[in-house]
Amino acid sequence: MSLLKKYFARLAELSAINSIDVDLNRKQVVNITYLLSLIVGLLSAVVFMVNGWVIESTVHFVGAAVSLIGFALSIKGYSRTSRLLFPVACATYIVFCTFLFYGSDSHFMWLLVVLAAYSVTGFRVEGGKAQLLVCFFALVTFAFIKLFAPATTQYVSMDARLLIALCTFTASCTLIVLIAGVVVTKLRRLNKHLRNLAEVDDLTKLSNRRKVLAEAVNVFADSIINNQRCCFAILDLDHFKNINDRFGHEVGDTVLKSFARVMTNNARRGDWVGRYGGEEFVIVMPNTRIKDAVSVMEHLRIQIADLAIQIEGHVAPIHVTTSIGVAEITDDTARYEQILARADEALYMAKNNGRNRVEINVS
Ligand SMILES: Nc1nc2c(ncn2[C@@H]2O[C@H](COP(=O)(O)OP(=O)(O)OP(=O)(O)O)[C@@H](O)[C@H]2O)c(=O)[nH]1
Repeated sequence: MSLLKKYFARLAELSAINSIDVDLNRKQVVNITYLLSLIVGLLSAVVFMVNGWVIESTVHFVGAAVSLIGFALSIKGYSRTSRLLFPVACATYIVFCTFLFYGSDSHFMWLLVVLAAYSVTGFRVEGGKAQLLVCFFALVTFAFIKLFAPATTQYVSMDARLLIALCTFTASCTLIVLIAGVVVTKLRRLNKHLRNLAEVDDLTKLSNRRKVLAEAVNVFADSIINNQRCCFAILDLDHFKNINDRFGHEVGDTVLKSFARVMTNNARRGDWVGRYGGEEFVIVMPNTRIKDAVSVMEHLRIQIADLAIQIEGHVAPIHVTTSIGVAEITDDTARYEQILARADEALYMAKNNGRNRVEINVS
């Protein structure tokens, strides 16, 4: 079952993969609509065929073929044609079946409500006018059937009409729920993507400056409320400009990524690691005393000094060191920026005292 779901999802995402914009919903909804119509069309055709109802079976085979054409058009990129084809094909099919086989008492024409759900997502980009047009088209078709279709036909009994009404209701609900599900899932994914863009540093995949500072504010506020300690550390790669100058910017980027990886791997649970800018990084350590913060940073400094960064095309690995400044919240700290400023002063001391070291600011 899960394998089937996986393949269905893959098919639905055909030609929509890797596009995170609003288009994604639209393409997926169109693909799903055609796939479902194809499955329902084929199943119905087989059922009718088995029961010896040749005309009905043929109509459903034609419906399945049209669904397949719509799906093919959609994945080939004929987006507009494929989207327009569905309402027309769907309305024609409903009119045809109601007039010829089921009669309006079967309520089969209520299947037209799926066109409303379809129009909202399928014609989202075109906007209100196109959506209204599709809904209006569904309404006119509905009225046409109600006015002119025979109430009953010789083909279906009372029981069959009830069954058709139930199936129509179930199919409409399923399609609407499916479409809403796709939209919500995609919006959630889009939301996550946008949050990533706003909070994650593209190169190192660490939190960016905005995010890590936001966390610094939270940690600072929690520390005040809970009367706890917290420490901030600022890390700066030593002589990083030399690496760029000697090996090029790309190698510099690789070094930054390796450096970020070591920081992430060595961060304790609950610590926030982020890129402050350039080759400077911040670590926010909640509920931590300066003694423990220094020992964590000392361990990290050694890990970085021991790091051998292999670069393609270079025989010898690159080694880097880092200077680290650490500061702790004090009783008279009123704003989180004060801790950061003191950590920055400590970093300055670390640079002046020979680099590759951890310094603290206890003032
Ligand atoms: N490759 C790469 N380089 C960057 C990036 N961001 C900043 N840099 C470089 O980092 C270097 C920082 O140089 P400096 O501020 O002089 O510091 P430094 O050479 O590390 O020297 P000290 O900090 O004094 O040890 C500059 O050459 C910037 O161009 C980046 O994203 N990628």
